[in-house]
Amino acid sequence: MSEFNLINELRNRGLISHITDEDNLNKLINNRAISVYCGFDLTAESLHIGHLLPLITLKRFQMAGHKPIALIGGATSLIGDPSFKKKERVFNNINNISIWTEKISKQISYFLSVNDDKENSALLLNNKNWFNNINILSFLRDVGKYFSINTMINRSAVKQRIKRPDQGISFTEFSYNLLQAYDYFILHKEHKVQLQIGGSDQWGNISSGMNLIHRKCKKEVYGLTVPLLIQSNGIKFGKTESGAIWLNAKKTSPYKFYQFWMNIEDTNVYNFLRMFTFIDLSEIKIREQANNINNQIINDKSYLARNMTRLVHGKKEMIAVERITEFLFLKNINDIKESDLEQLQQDGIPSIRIDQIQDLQEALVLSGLSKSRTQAKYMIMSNAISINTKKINKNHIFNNNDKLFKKFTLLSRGKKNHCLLCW
Ligand SMILES: Nc1ncnc2c1ncn2[C@@H]1O[C@H](COP(=O)(O)OP(=O)(O)OP(=O)(O)O)[C@@H](O)[C@H]1O
Ligand SMILES: N[C@@H](Cc1ccc(O)cc1)C(=O)O
Repeated sequence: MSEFNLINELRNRGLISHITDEDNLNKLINNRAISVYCGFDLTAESLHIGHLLPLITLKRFQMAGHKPIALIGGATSLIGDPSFKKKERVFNNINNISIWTEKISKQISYFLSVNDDKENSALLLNNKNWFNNINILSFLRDVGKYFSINTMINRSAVKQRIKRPDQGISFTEFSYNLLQAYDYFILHKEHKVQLQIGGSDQWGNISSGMNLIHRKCKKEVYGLTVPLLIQSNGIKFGKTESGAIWLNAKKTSPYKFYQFWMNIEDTNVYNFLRMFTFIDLSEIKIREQANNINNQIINDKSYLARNMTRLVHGKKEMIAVERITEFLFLKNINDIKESDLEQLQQDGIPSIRIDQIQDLQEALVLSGLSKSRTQAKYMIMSNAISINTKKINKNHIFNNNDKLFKKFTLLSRGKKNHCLLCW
């Protein structure tokens, strides 16, 4: 292995929240390639950007020569991890879980190099393979005996639930910790896994697995967590008022995904460049120093947004986002494609369905760009309104020429307020 020190790199990128026995872990991973795992439960049909940090960290291990194992929680998803959750979860539907398995596996494979004939090619496993046939009596005797209830009820991940009788915690969720610990034990035994990573909310589950391996196998293994990113409003990073930012383009369009990064707080830009991208730390430092002098934050934010969009959706979608951005800045209509407008209709800008509409004033009112026909009239007269990027200075009766791809019209007030009319 090269001189490159992965633990230092992760630390400098702000990617370490907890780490066990750093000196020995450092020695181990600098001496030889190890297997490292991270688990993902199936709570929806797509991963969201909260999952990106552990996933990208797994990728960093692979890039440094180690073997990543992504564990799909086909079994654990049936139970639900209570870690830091305020309430008991509603059970996931069993049929959904098997459909989601395929979708999530595909997404993970997109990030990690799987089946590329290299020794450190990523492995995708599913914990239902060992939990489906497990016998409850054997589990309680062989695994349960190593867990102390006295310790478990004091774990910070479930303490708030135990202290709140109005919420409480079922035995089902309380047992989750044993299941994840058993996963680590199986992966250690069968795939020589020596490190588990996850978000910092996973620390309790990871520690339990390390203890189980220590007691059953008399071996030392390691754990590392990445910080759980929380926005200033207290909501987990990646979740918005209206929901999560998904990695699946059908659930969050690439344009909306790009906008999410463009709208992060300025104070996060360089931290996120370090944490989420593979851009060299020295380049990020130069950008940060230059920003302190020239206030180039908007350029660097767009650099982050472009990098993330390319990483998650690929180059073709990144180019589409650039076309859409130009279009919305009322600059270039010629290159716009039908699929670009479909992205805007999906979630990019406000849109309304229209059967028949008389004139521009009516459209402005219906779209909410204007409060009344009178206000609409003044807006048009003052040159504030455009149809498909072209300024309009008198009232207008819509016709087929206004319909891009026979079905879309972009109505704009200034350069920032848009509505897509969908005919
Ligand atoms: N904002 C975040 N920052 C860092 N890691 C995150 C973030 N959100 C989720 N993760 C990590 O992704 C993994 C899956 O998390 P989890 O299933 O709790 O996310 P979630 O889908 O947001 O959960 P929930 O639906 O319960 O809010 C965990 O390892 C978790 O630590
Ligand atoms: N508990 C993890 C998922 C997970 C499942 C099984 C494991 O072995 C590891 C991690 C989460 O909620 O995100």
